[in-house]
Amino acid sequence: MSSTGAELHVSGLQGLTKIDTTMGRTSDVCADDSVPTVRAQNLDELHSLQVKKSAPSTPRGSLTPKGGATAGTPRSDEERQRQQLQSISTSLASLTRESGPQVVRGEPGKVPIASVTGRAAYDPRARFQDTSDSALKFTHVLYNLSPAELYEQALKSEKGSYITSAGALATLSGAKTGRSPKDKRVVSEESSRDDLWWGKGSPNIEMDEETFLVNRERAVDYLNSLDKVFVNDQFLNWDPENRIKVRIISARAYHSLFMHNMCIRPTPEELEEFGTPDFTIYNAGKFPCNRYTHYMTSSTSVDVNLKRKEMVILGTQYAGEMKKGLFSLMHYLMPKRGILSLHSGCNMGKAGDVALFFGLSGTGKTTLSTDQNRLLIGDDEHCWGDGGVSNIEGGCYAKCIDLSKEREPDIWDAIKFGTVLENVVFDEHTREVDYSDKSVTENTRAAYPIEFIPNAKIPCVGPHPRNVILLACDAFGVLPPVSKLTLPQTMYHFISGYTAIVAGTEDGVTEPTATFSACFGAAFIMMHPTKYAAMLAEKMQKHGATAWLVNTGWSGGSYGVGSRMKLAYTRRIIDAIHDGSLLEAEYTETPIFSLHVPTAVDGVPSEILMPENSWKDKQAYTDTLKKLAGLFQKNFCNFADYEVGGDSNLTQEILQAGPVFDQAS
Ligand SMILES: Nc1ncnc2c1ncn2[C@@H]1O[C@H](COP(=O)(O)OP(=O)(O)OP(=O)(O)O)[C@@H](O)[C@H]1O
Ligand SMILES: O=C([O-])CC(=O)C(=O)O
Ligand SMILES: [Ca+2]
Ligand SMILES: [Mn+2]
Repeated sequence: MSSTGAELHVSGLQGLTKIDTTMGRTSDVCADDSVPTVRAQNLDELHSLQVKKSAPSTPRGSLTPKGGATAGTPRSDEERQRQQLQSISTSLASLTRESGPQVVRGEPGKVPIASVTGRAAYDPRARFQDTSDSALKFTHVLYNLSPAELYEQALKSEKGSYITSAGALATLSGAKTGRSPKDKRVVSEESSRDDLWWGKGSPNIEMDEETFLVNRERAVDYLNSLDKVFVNDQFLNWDPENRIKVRIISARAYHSLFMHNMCIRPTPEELEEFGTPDFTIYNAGKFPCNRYTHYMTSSTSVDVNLKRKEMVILGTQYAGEMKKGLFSLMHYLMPKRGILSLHSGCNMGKAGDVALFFGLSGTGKTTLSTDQNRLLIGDDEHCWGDGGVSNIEGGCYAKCIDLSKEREPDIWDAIKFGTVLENVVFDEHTREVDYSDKSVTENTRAAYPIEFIPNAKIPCVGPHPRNVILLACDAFGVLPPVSKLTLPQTMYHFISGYTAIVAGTEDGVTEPTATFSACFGAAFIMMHPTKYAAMLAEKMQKHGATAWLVNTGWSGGSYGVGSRMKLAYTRRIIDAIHDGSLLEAEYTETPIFSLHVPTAVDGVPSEILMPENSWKDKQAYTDTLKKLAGLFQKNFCNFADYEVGGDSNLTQEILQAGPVFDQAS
């Protein structure tokens, strides 16, 4: 270095006396510990040095696409990019104008990665020629960004975005902190109408095709008006034969990262060959629906159109709408292929024994399927087909309220860089989360990729289930902590889908409220519950699975008197189901519900196994038990007229498997 400097000196300023910079040191003693200077002339150049281009995922020409229009014709990089953007422009097209928007990949103000004009007429039915300003505007697309990029986007432009001390991205979902089932609409159209469950008890509230288009147009215009939109192209279902391609178009980095975590992430090669999605979500949740629009009963509307293969979200930013909207889609598509879709968690023992965990929200699917001794296949949505089970999702969505490292170590450790933490409260300085704080909502959640659980089973598939565990959080405290079910009882409880929650405690209400939700997830099913129940019975019988009813709720009395079942006890019960020991136990039968209760479970105090032994007030126990039985009967009336799978004997058997008691006594 110093000798070069000296030479420069000499050649630059001839005639002057050479200055001795060695200060008498000999050149073999190097005292210069400085590093070479930066290779940039200005800050812009310096910044451009910092970031380098991603390596192409596939060496060009080595691709051998299977099937599809492009088979055999290797495409250039530019051609691939152009087709991808054209596809996004088509997705974002207004149906009343001639063309999709001019799509630019990359942020506004930055050198675009690629762009395409939406001039190609894609829809011959377009009704109006467009000469509006919106047709002149570019739509900037941030396509399948990485978690780090999405963090930066969120921190830059979304209020309420913070990095917690564990590295998770804390976000706010806005005014809605849970789903809005009353605002869900399903388009009644000829391709699916006759397959769907409509009317009393059904989650499918009808909407006509024209109104759907009005909301779709509202969402598309809103999204195209933004500075930038996020687009995720991902998959559903780990069963490669039944994989569904989904595209999610959203306005927030929060939504893009949430879906990045919750859906299956394509490899770069798979993304290049993605092509046209099978289903598209338009999440314009920051923008309300127009209440003058037919069928709108609030500012929120979540609309599914099976014919168009689209979903539109207006007026709610709660990300769970997207997750569960796609689940509804699977509840339609999969049964049509003879595959049962399930609102269940799923894990597998080292010996390959698979267990399913059914249950309504908050009953323990995520908590109990995440088990350090077993492989996690998935925590919430699965398919059961001829080859076994497969997870629909690529991530988990865990409740965080009162989360502790001791009780739920794997979930605790999964909350790190990349995880979306919704609506949690944290210290303003240390950014440490207080999981007990319900200031924003009680429904605080963490969404993380499934590989954040160390013993995840990837790919998330497994053999046919050996155990089917129905979870109920019985706040009445009358159901036993565990009982073994007959097949008709399994169907009865599956169709009932019982849990009990405790309504808002702040106004002094301490009465539990029973909730019945068919198939342990009525909000998501598309067809009649008996359709799913018949498929479950058939599969359980064929593969010899045993069903169990596990009460993760109250013991020793109802809410207010008794207490919630210790998670440690529930875990012991679940262990005994998995290891087969409970199958060998001795059983006694309960009154009214006729449930078969083991007399002993390793690690669980025997007094709590029969609920009436744990209640001090025996009369109160009997009264409460009858009250709950009455609620079950009242609810089941809705299904009594249906024949399960066309087999009326099964229906009779199922009816008889419910609680039996004399109201008067
Ligand atoms: N005995 C118990 N068994 C299971 N969970 C318990 C028990 N006692 C307390 N809990 C708590 O109940 C909650 C169960 O929630 P979990 O996230 O597992 O629900 P989920 O069934 O997955 O619901 P969702 O479908 O909404 O995700 C957790 O917060 C867990 O810590
Ligand atoms: O959908 C949600 O918001 C949470 C969930 O898993 C459920 O309710 O079953
Ligand atoms: Ca869950
Ligand atoms: Mn769920």
